[in-house]
Amino acid sequence: MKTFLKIEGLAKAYVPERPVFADVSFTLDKGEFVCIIGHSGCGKTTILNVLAGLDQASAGHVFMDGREVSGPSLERGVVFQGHALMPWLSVRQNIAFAVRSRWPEMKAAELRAHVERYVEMVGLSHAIDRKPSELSGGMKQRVGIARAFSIAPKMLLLDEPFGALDALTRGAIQDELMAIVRQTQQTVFMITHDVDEAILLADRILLMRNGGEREGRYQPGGIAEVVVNPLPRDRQRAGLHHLDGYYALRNHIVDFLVSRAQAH
Ligand SMILES: Nc1ncnc2c1ncn2[C@@H]1O[C@H](COP(=O)(O)OP(=O)(O)OP(=O)(O)O)[C@@H](O)[C@H]1O
Repeated sequence: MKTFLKIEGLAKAYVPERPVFADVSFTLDKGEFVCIIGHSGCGKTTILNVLAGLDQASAGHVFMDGREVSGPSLERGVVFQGHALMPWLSVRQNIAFAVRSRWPEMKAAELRAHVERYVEMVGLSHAIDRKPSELSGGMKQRVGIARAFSIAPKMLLLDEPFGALDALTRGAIQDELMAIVRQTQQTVFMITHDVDEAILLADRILLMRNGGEREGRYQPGGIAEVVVNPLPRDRQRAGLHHLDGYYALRNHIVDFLVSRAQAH
């Protein structure tokens, strides 16, 4: 495995003496799926935005493929909870827009085939000419995922992409995402609040604690622990709870969230 993303000593402070988090360092190997889990406000979205080049850290560095990240780039695909589709464009046009930004020289026939391939990948061929307002929340989220993959990013950054979906839709899209990621060997960094989602998808899970008063003084938030997922990589959602090690892993993460993640 080769280190692909390197985060060194990242900190973010809105108030200088009380940084939201500090000393955040971790790496992602190529093709690895890493989830970050922690309570609201610990700084997960801020970290993701810094990795995306959409926000600046107060200290520290991010290197992707050996180069420092200093701004947004089509080398990183980002999927937010609020899918951010252009409402006046159809599914096809939304994705074509992104593909054209990435490869302005692409010929019309190739562009068409490329877009259709990614729409098919997320099972939306039947809805390709519909506008976002004619799609369900789950379908819109699928378009967001297809769009992110369609530009062949070196890395995918997902900020709770399934947070707003009902359990059934969420499960179906998790399965789809997992299949696509395995097939494309995509490197992924994902924020989730859902312990089972992290256990299903992630190779490693970063447990993040909130900043707060500990032992009489303010301590910034940060990565408290990195948990390696011991379950077999070909795990399926339906059989997850039958696997050896599942409950131990789940209990460990839940215990962290209940008793260690926040200052008391
Ligand atoms: N512009 C800002 N000015 C001041 N504080 C901010 C600003 N943006 C974010 N914060 C604070 O930084 C902290 C981290 O926010 P962030 O959105 O990264 O947390 P999060 O872990 O992603 O939370 P959630 O799970 O609720 O999305 C929060 O306490 C938030 O109030």
